[in-house]
Amino acid sequence: MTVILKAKPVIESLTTSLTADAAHVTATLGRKPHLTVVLVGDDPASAIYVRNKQRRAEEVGVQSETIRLNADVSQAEVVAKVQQLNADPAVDGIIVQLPLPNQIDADVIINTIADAKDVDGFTLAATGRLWTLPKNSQATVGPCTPLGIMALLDYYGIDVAGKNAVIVGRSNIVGKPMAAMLLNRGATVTIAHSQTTDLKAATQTADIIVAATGRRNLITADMVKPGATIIDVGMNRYVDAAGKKHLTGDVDYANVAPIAGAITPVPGGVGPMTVNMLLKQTIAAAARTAAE
Ligand SMILES: Nc1nc(=O)c2c([nH]1)NC[C@@H]1CN(c3ccc(C(=O)N[C@@H](CCC(=O)O)C(=O)O)cc3)C=[N+]21
Repeated sequence: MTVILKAKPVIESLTTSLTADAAHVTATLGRKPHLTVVLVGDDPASAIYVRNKQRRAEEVGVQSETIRLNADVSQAEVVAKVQQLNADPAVDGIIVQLPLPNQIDADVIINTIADAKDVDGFTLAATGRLWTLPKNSQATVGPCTPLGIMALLDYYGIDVAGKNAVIVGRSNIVGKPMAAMLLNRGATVTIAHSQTTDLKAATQTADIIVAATGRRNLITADMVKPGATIIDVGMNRYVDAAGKKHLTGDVDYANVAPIAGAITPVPGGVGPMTVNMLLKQTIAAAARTAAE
């Protein structure tokens, strides 16, 4: 029987600790942990993320605020906004939603975020810290999506040590940090991408596939070794022939699920885990301020 790696029970088990940690910080600081999200223009995946963050933040006792900027805002204006948030003692965590419009250099914006407030784990400092963790470290630092995937694997008792992990996608948000985390925990890691000449040959050897490309149905049943663990990070929206809207991942779920050992659903798999890791890191940032 295929194990469906649903986020729901993991999140339920996290609620107690997130709520208690947030309450503890609130008592010490005299205010709730505070997350500020900067959203420039309108990207559909970002809109889903913003909505779900807001809802979950309220549930666990985090104050979440979204600053919306026009799609034609200048880079200097976004830098100035981030600097203002860096200097604001009432803000514990800052995230600038990606992607950003073309006139803005995302690297410049991300690296303007103060290290202590970088709850996305995207800055150069956070990246260096992730890639230099001691071998087999259980430390949880880094970007929220791969952190959430590790938490999901741990909850369902899927050990990665010695496994062949094939990640499809080489983004700074998912593919690359996912490789660092799996490698750190003892997996043998391959990062495949759009220029990989034989993707199927790579995925067929995988005990664990992490698909993070944004291409619907990229991973088909013939690419999957029976019993493999399938992690679907895709967040693709499409409208079917009958005009019905769907949210779907990068995996041909209907045909892959029957042969997989375990598989994440979309929605209800990786996405909600990302949201919870973001709140966890926000509470941790506030707790560091409280301890000062
Ligand atoms: N700086 C930055 N950091 C990010 O981590 C980041 C970003 N920018 N930009 C956008 C992408 C996308 N992303 C999502 C996270 C969770 C869901 C999520 O909660 N998904 C639900 C959707 C359910 C629904 O509401 O339909 C699920 O999969 O079940 C979606 C999308 C984070 N991203």
